[in-house]
Amino acid sequence: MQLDIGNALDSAATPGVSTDALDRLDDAVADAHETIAAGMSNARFGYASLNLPETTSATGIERAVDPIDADAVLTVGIGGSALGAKTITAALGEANHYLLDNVDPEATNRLLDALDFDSTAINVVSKSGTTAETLANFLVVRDAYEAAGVDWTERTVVTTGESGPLADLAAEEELPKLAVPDGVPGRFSALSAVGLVAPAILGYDIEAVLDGGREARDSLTGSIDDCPAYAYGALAVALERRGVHTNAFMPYAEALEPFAEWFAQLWAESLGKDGQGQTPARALGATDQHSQLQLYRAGRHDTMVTLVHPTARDDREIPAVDVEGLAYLGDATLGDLLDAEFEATEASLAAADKPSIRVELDRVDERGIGDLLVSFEAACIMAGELMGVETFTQPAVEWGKNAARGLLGGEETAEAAAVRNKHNYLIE
Ligand SMILES: O=P(O)(O)OC[C@H]1O[C@](O)(CO)[C@@H](O)[C@@H]1O
Repeated sequence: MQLDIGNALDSAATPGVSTDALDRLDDAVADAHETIAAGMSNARFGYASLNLPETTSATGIERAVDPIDADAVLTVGIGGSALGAKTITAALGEANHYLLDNVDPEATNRLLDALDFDSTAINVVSKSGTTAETLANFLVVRDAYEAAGVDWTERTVVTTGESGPLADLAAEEELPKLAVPDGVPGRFSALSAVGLVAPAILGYDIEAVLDGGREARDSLTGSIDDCPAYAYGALAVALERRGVHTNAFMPYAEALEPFAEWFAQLWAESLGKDGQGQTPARALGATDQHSQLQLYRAGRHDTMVTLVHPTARDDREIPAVDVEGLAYLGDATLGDLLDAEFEATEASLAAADKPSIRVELDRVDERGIGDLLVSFEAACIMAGELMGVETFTQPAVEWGKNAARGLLGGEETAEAAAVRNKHNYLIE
């Protein structure tokens, strides 16, 4: 990936980052890079994620899924156990990868009614093996396959930790089981079996995804001048310190829409700590120029926009039309129009004195998505180092889990009691 930070500097935006501040930032990045590099070489928790392009075996994953003959995949997982896989298959234009990453009964009924179980593999993913939503959904799916007389054991692969209910079930049913690598938090695990089983079942070149990841990893140097990943992380932190608390993440490719969702989890769950952290807002170019851009141009000066732009893509002619005011379209392609919209939106933000960062990649393909995923993981790790937060855990999510377990009749929890004693002020 390439970066253009021109519109995030104080010569172009308010707030913006001065070149002096960039120099000071570069010293901090050099120090942080040493910590990250040491963490990678010692495979320390979290930092080990950046080793995945090396440590993940594509052939091992392909061998494990080889017995499964399917032309669609249903991934049962949530958060980091779903978004990485979805990001990769969507980037490759796959339409037959479905997610069960919520517990909405109506949506689940609609999805299960629409699926052809015979040709749909079940990809169950949970690092902890205890996530209520994933286990509940898996029990529902298993039951639906059995009710339809379809053997789910021949179509299921499990990716989970060494122990836990899911690991036990996989052993009991002798299901193909892959491990969530040690030392890798869920949201940083896309380039492991967690994110690669689904594309492998669907026949994509997962080695090429790892190649893209290697490229990104090999680009990590101790200076923002030649390391786009670190430059992105450092700039985002510098802007947050200047009051930029929202990061609108806007890819100009439909195939990258799930990537914006993946980024939202990465950025929020990693950096939302100690009263710090930017709020990631998901947007899509050019669509959300017609819904959110008004705010990003004319709202408070507390938002940066990350514009992700593939420079090469398949295209489609816009038919010529002899109508006044429309002829200009007939001489272009949809890709030309999208590029013009992209350039215009970037310039419109600068004209409104609003910071943006341009992220460019050649093409949205196996290598491209591998590069993007590892680059933004490295950007996030760098941001966490500069912010001084614990990047790799997510303690704040446990309160809600304890409350839900208590409310559902699991062990009584203080959190569940707090829910029952909540303050009511009804307005009807
Ligand atoms: O893979 P698991 O353990 O099921 O967790 C799913 C997701 O839930 C979280 O733990 C948050 O609740 C995320 O960090 C994680 O990606």
